Amino acid sequence: MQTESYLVGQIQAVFYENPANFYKVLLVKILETNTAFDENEIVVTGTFGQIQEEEQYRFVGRFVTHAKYGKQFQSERYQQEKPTSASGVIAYLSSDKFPGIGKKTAGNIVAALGEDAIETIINDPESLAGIKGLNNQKRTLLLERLRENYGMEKIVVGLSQYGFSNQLAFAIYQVYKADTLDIVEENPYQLVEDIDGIGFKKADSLAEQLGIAADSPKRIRAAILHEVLHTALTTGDTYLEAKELLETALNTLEKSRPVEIHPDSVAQEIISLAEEGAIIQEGTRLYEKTLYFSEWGISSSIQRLLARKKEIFYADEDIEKSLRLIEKRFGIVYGNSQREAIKEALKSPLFILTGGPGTGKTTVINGIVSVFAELNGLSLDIADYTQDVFPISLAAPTGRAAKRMNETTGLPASTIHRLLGLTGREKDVLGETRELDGGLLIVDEMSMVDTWLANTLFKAVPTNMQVILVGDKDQLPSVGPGQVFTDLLAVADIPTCELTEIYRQEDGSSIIPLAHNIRNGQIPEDLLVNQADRSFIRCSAGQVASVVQQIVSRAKEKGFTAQDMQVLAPMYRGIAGIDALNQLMQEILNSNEDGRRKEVQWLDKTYRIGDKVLHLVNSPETNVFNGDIGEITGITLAKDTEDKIDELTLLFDDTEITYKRNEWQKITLAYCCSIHKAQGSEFKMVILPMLKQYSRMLQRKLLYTGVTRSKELLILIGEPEAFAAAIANQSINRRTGLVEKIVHPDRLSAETLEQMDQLNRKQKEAAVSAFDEPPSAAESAERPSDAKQGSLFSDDIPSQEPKEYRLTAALVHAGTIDPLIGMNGASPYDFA
Ligand SMILES: Nc1ncnc2c1ncn2[C@@H]1O[C@H](COP(=O)(O)OP(=O)(O)OP(=O)(O)O)[C@@H](O)[C@H]1O
Repeated sequence: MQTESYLVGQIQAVFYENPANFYKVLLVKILETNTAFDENEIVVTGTFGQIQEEEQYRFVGRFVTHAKYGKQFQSERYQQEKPTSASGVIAYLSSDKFPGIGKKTAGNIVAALGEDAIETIINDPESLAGIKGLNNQKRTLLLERLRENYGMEKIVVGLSQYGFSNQLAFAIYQVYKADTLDIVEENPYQLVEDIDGIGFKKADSLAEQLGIAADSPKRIRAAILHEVLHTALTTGDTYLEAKELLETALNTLEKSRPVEIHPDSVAQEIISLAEEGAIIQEGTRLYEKTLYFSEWGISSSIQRLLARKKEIFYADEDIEKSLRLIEKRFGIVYGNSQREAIKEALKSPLFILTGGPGTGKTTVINGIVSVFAELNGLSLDIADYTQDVFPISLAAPTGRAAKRMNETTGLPASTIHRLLGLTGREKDVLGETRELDGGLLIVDEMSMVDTWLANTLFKAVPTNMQVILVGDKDQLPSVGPGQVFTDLLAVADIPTCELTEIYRQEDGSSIIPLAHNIRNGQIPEDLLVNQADRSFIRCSAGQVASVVQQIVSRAKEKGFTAQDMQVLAPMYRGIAGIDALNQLMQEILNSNEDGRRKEVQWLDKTYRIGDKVLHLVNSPETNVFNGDIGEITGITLAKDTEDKIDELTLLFDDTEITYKRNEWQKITLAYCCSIHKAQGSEFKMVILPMLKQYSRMLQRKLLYTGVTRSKELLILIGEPEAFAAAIANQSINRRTGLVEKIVHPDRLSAETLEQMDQLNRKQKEAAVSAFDEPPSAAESAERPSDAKQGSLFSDDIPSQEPKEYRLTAALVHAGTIDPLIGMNGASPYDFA
């Protein structure tokens, strides 16, 4: 193992400090180092709390050479080397950080309390009593500042002793403030839930240092809670079978520390957590809490909306009349199913429209909007709504999809997050949002909406608003857990219409018929035959890179820009993986041949102005979303920025944002991206490799989604057998409990309702209004409640057996579980 470079030194001066992020530039006199550096002084940079001049610190990090300032030491971690000296404390307390305290009073403090004065004051504020020169006001101020500054430093130093980098330590401090060390030391696993960037493994290694035993219930519970959410996020299922949770938690525990854990202990903690309601049991299924309540929340909202089903919104003849008018105005004749869809949508409180590409979904949306406006005597000119809210809300899950909706309808459209006023950082996914305004809501690309967002969205819909959900049921499900669109389509009570007739075929497109073949599971005879807008280049895995290189170079010569063409690959690694293809395409489309262009390194990537980049997370506050594609428009090197951190300026559609180096994990190169990430986006030209080695990813929905991203040109490359395998492999649906909850709203127990109530009063009102009256406690006592229904491991054992026996039986079975169980369907994340 490489030894870490360190240096111990005395602070000569603080050259620069940025109070916003604790970045500092220090001049340090070197007293000791394990490096070959032989000068007396060095500039040390990094993220530090309160640094006292004259004091000694130990810095761990590495030497770097700055273009302008030469050799510097970049500190990863630091700690105060020596106990504070009397003169150091006096200098510190009399500094301008403590207004009103001069050298004399500071001297009095040290005289009374000694060199450990700071520690003593923080631990026992009463120790300041009677010290000359300190009135009450000064005492309070001194204490406050010390807690703020010295307290933070102590905490950050404390955390760095556990191996946290300063940056992470500050992130932790920002969340817990003065309670940081107490929380970390009491329950390090809490960090997994509260701090981005800390997973179970990291928290577990900290717990090990703190002496938390491998078989401690605290540790086991943390692993279970982690797995119940983590598995939902990776498989997309909203629940796990109890046996699977046992298996996967056991696996996580034993992978993190090589200590065998008795499955019995895990089973016992699963049962306790379920009894306490920290995870929710439904038969033998176990849910992460917010997913369970979100499913019930959606169910309640749907009941609430459907309660108006018998209401007559508009008379048939009025709709017909308006439809004829609109047909005349637009010079269009709606097909029969399109007509029916428009009529049914306007007559229903909730309606679902689905269909493949080119079947007229947008045409029907426009029809619905126009007839709705006609029937209600509304203007569709946004200029007429300077005072009032526009009465129709159009929304989509991503910025790109919302923009497309705006372009195709000519009406204002926004992301769902914007519509709901969400920042995307909400910790409480069941929390309140504002209620929507207006009479009609149309949501496009609904297949991309996950269980959490669907719950929040439906909850915000007032009962008198008609809702129309539009999507393509054959596309990939949402990135987050659930498959709300597919599930809602399976509920017989919700009026739906599937458009099947292809209207765009007339323009000679062969991509759309191909897409329809794929969704029907048919391998078209002309798959390998080149068409005007589609071609197939047969090649092996080893040839993919060179084929992509040729296609991209040729397309570039023909005037295609980087934004026009998109390579969609299913996997990240390997010679035909996303990372390798990105590098290759960057060299063709945005190279730095003469080495004169400004560029910055980030891990294994290089960024230059003009690079096509992909946004990897949702940032509703800047209206940029996971999957949005933009361009680098500016690079400002550290030496030219105020806080000495490199910056990238990025343009996503009309939004320009600047990210400092510590935020660059939010983006990546986008010349090639995964099909999952391309959901909701369309491109002029799509290059789509498929290889047998992608085996796990060869699925119909994935290929279908990839193919339908292409608007004008589609180039399939790879092995025909891989395409055939993908078409033949009908994707497995995710496991959710949503349909059952919608179909059997009566199963919502008083207990669940009570818990939902605690989480959200408003949600309860919605749930209650769905029924004539809430189930009484007596009723729910008769009915087995969700949390106590059946035995967790009831598959294995007769329920009348004593508990001990049941657990033992569960253990016997646990060892036989296929570890791949639960990994059904495509992973919503791009695991490769
Ligand atoms: N009844 C119709 N008569 C004539 N043309 C139609 C009709 N319906 C749709 N079209 C045309 O067919 C094409 C596809 O329709 P539209 O864009 O509405 O489909 P879509 O399902 O939204 O497609 P995609 O999902 O690919 O965007 C459009 O050019 C549209 O004008």
